[in-house]
Amino acid sequence: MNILDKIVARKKIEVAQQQDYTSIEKLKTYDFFKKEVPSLKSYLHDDKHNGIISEFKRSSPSKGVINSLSTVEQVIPLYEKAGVSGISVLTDSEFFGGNKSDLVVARKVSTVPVLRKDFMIADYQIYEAKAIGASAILLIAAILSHNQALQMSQLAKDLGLDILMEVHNKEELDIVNPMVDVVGVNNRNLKTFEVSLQQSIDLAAAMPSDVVKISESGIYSVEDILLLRQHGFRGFLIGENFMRTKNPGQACIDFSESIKQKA
Ligand SMILES: O=P(O)(O)OC[C@@H](O)[C@@H](O)c1c[nH]c2ccccc12
Repeated sequence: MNILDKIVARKKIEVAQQQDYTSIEKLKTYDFFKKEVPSLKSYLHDDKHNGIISEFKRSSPSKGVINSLSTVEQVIPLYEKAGVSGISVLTDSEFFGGNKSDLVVARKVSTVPVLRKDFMIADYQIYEAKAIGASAILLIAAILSHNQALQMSQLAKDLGLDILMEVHNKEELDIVNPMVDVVGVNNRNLKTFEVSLQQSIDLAAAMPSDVVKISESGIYSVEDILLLRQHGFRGFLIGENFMRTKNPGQACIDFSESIKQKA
């Protein structure tokens, strides 16, 4: 079993337990469920924002602990100050040390769109994303069937959530449907953990022209951003580069400043 299989197996158990605990009907009564949230797609389209989607990530299966000290309250307002187009919050506890309250707090301390970063395998998690204040959900092509992706996309749209679909190779692009707002190439292979920006570059031309293209993972330098921009990428999902530092928010501000200077 590779790590992705392990995560999905665990996720199925978690979702079943959670659903027994809090029903979809109950989620629909949460305040956020009826609230309008800013759109990730619009922020990515608007040049006022710098294209970065900065991530709050404490740990990962490939890197172990990345940052166990920083808090969402400290980091997220500075991510916003940096001018980012979105904030990504890991809500998986078991493998990434995140949780749903991190997302609720992120939503409360900023005005920027928040992406729920998790392994979505069931409709329940989409209702949950809406109920905790997310603007967008991640759908990972590698773990969904064609039909599942279609059905989950429809539900996300019905609830007013934007969809980021993550792919890693050409074949997975077949799962992208017209409801998908943003397509992301993950430069990290979630089965082997190998990381290469070449992955984005190789897929750029094959991606649908009417979606926002973003590149995810392994982005560390302004040169990386400039190279990816040349290949049509408007968004850049960055986690470790910021989270590995003592002050991730400040690291994001400094990085954003140097993009402005070199672009
Ligand atoms: O920390 P990095 O290398 O900058 O990567 C961020 C983000 O792309 C990565 O966390 C990620 C991309 N897709 C995912 C899917 C699930 C969990 C995590 C991820």
